[in-house]
Amino acid sequence: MTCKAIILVGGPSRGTRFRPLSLNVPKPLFPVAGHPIIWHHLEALSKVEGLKEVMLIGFFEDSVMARFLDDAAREFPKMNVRYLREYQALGTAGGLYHFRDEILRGDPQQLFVLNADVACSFPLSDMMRFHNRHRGLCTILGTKVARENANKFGCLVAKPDSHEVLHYVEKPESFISDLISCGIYLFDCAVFNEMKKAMLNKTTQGPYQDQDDKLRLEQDLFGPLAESKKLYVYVTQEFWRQIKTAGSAVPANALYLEQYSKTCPDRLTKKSIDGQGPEIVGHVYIHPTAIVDPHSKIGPNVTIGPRAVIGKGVRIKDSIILDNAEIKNNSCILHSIIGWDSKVGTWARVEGTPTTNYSTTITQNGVKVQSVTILGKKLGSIFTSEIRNLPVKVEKWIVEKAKQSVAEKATTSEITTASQSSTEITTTSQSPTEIITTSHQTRKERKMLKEKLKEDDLTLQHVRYNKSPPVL
Ligand SMILES: Nc1nc2c(ncn2[C@@H]2O[C@H](COP(=O)(O)OP(=O)(O)O[C@H]3O[C@H](CO)[C@@H](O)[C@H](O)[C@@H]3O)[C@@H](O)[C@H]2O)c(=O)[nH]1
Repeated sequence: MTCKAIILVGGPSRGTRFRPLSLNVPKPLFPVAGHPIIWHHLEALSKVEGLKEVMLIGFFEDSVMARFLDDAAREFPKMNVRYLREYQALGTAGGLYHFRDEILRGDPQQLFVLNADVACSFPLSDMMRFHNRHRGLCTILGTKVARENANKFGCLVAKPDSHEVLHYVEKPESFISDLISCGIYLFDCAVFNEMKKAMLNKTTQGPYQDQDDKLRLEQDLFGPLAESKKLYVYVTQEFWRQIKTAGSAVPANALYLEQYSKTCPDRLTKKSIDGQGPEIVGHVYIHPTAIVDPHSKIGPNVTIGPRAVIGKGVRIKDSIILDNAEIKNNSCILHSIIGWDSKVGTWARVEGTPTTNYSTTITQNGVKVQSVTILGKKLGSIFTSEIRNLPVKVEKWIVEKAKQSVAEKATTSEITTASQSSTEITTTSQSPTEIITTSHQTRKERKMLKEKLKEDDLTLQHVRYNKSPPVL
């Protein structure tokens, strides 16, 4: 049975929730567990028997994908991987339909379609066996999520015994089912006839029925397929997670590192037996070109990218350190992403909070529920010092410095400690101009400072100090 695969990579107008990281690299190519997000898709596809061709479909410029394609050709020599560019966003089925001749060349029988923005164990061969047994036109990979998160996904109601999908509703307003679509599908190529029907349906219905001309798998195809009893769901018990926000790269990183520990433990950094290397806790990936001081403690769930430099006494946990970043002595990095070429000074503390569930919601009822700390790509120095009990002129200086820095390079950041003090400044994925702070200040002081910053459209929420203020 011959089979091809498509990865839906989207394009530059998407991925805004992945800022600031997507300002420097397209989201599908952001490195998680030492490799671009869609490299993990390719690795899984390379294990499917009979699969020789993978097409990335999206609306990025061709040049954006060029280097990745060269690397893929070297790393996955048995598969032909290429990029097909949509002239505009055509929707999740629109690109497939547009390139149907290209896809059907060579007469493949089956087609995997994978959303780019997921981390998954990709049980593709199991899906294929299931699909061949049930003989539907499409098998969706499904997983169960917490009831309160279900309506952020495509929801499925299926017969418990046959797994035939009875209803498919994309992001329903009220609860329908906790069984959701993972955005990973296996189609019989006959599905292109159904796409043609859906396309005709759309054009005959005209603009009053549907405001745009995109063709979507979720809204335009799965409903009719379920009605005609041609849609099945293969439910996985293994890991799956969306990668939507920049912060969600951190839990995705942890999942892939855990997978390495089971399937290819050699990729992980080993614990040092002779005490010559850094102290490694749990699953850690350190690129061979990174320099990590033997007196640092790294892990669990940490990836350190090429040419990063990690100083003495540094502690890193649940974080991604990107290429060329430098963490100076005695700093602590928790639940964070440190961007390319960023520099974190000595005794700094860069800290986010753990993300636990499938939700991509950042705030709930006005309270922040996810806050992985993100430093974008280098530049923009932000100096801080003890704010509590500081004279007004020093406070002003801090605010001025922060504003200047943000204005210079809103998307990037560098943390530098001022003389004796230890500081923490974080920018978030939500808004690169946000400086987060709390700490030794009294509530009143913090309120006053925030009010002041609000006037300038800059939010100061969090600064933490471990030592006495610097002499300014
Ligand atoms: N080529 C191309 N790709 C697209 C387009 N629109 C979206 N994509 C890609 O298609 C995938 C789905 O993106 P969204 O349209 O943003 O959907 P979603 O909110 O992620 O929901 C989808 O995935 C969930 C699982 O992660 C599903 O539960 C849900 O049903 C749906 O399929 C992403 O990889 C995105 O880059 C398009 O016009 N063209």
